Amino acid sequence: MTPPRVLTVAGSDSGGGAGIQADLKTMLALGVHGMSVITAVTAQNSLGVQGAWELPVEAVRAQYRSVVDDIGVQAVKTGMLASAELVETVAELIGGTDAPAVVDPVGVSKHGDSLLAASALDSVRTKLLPVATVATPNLDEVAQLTGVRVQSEDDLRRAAAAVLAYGPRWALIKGGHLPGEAVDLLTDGSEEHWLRAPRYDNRHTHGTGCTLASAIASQLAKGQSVPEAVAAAKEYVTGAIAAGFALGGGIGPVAHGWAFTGGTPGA
Ligand SMILES: Nc1ncnc2c1ncn2[C@@H]1O[C@H](COP(=O)(O)OP(=O)(O)O)[C@@H](O)[C@H]1O
Ligand SMILES: Cc1ncc(COP(=O)(O)OP(=O)(O)O)c(N)n1
Repeated sequence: MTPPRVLTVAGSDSGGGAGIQADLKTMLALGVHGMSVITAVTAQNSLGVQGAWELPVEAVRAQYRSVVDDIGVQAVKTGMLASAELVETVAELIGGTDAPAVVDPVGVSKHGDSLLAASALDSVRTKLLPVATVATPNLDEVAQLTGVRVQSEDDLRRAAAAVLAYGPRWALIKGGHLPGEAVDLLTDGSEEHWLRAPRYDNRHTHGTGCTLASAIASQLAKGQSVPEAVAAAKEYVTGAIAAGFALGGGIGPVAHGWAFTGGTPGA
């Protein structure tokens, strides 16, 4: 039987914790066939991003067409898009594809390295967010894109309304950077779903955002509704964070294979 097919359009993380590598591992763990369009290559490890190189627009377009025109996709996920030109190209490609799109508007890595040019922010707002089925900004990305600064759980509603104003069908505001419980808000402006999980006091959380967005795309490809897909994805990323492990001298990755190993670290 052919498994559901999911496409990630994102940057490569040489350290294997985030980006394309995290996306494909998540897809494998969740039982879908993962495929990739690489937008940029980063030299990256547990200490940060040492270098980044964008691919030419025609290389991104060609990868996308190769996959979609022959193999087909049941869901698309976007991550690091680097420049305004790439954001606009990817928005146009997604807009012409009949599949749900999970847009993770990646701006800055956990180490503070910029993964998106400041000049691309307006293209994210006006071109990419309008074609998203679900947009999954973290709190820094919400602030960058909308100016809303979330300081407490109460501000999440205001943040979601500001993101929805740019046109995605659903906004998932990730409260992962707030103290206390790991609480996220999913809303389409009428329904509200609060997703709560214990906060794991584990510094090895590299790749949380990529993993969550890819898990949502994987569940959507299996035919789940957006609230079902987000709930299942939250469970998956929480398990991966709980089992996150040390690697290199800095922040280690979440454990994508946790479900295969009974939640033990290092999977
Ligand atoms: N220490 C933690 N324990 C449990 N869940 C967490 C923790 N840190 C982040 N999360 C959850 O991980 C997911 C990704 O959020 P976040 O880390 O904010 O994304 P990003 O990688 O884009 O900054 C969210 O569901 C968030 O609530
Ligand atoms: C190539 C690449 N893409 C995206 C990210 C950001 O990943 P994220 O899941 O938000 O994890 P952190 O970097 O915040 O740990 C990245 N670092 N590299």
